[in-house]
Amino acid sequence: MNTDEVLGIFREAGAVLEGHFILTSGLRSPVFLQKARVFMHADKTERLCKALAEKIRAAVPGPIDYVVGPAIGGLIPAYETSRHLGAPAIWVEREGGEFRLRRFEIAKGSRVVIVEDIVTTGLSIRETIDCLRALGAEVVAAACIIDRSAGKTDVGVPLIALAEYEVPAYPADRLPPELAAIPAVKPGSRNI
Ligand SMILES: O=P(O)(O)OC[C@H]1O[C@H](OP(=O)(O)OP(=O)(O)O)[C@H](O)[C@@H]1O
Ligand SMILES: O=C(O)c1cc(=O)[nH]c(=O)[nH]1
Ligand SMILES: [Mg+2]
Repeated sequence: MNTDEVLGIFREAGAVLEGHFILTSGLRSPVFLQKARVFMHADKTERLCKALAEKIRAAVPGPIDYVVGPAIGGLIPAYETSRHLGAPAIWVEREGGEFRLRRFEIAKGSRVVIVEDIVTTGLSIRETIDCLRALGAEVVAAACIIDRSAGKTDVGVPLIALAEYEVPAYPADRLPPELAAIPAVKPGSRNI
């Protein structure tokens, strides 16, 4: 599946929003990919995640013990991708602001692949890697449906993206005037 097909699915679902958005990194952007409007459709989610699972299988030699989704956005794509990889899906969720594996135990040396929805700066994936490595897991790769950095983000492990779609994002004190004129909204779950 190529980037145009992935974006076609997002557009069909009404998931490509325009306005003034505060991203999880604090950056501001005129475009927000509201993945929840895609993941509400099982057929669309299945098509995307089956293709992502095939890309992961081709890139990751050896066994995968767990697929890990960073909540909330990573929950559904990690679960659906895990179904096609034949590995169990678990998740990290925020406790006091930090990602924790609150509901599961994994053996030291477990080989895990992180599956995210969207990557912008890679911050959320790096936080997930820190949490998993502290538990003794081996993070063999990270994957996402759309990489908004278009390959520029370095998360410290191979990043497998189903699509790369570069979208502008600005520090809050360097907004273009047309963006500054629109009231900002923060759709994500960090800090709420
Ligand atoms: O690469 P980054 O700069 O970290 O941005 C991408 C992250 O932002 C979103 O999560 P968010 O914290 O907004 O909450 P959500 O998972 O509930 O949507 C998205 O789900 C990714 O996890
Ligand atoms: O960077 C983010 O926080 C972000 C961007 C985006 O397009 N979609 C999303 O869910 N999060
Ligand atoms: Mg998220």
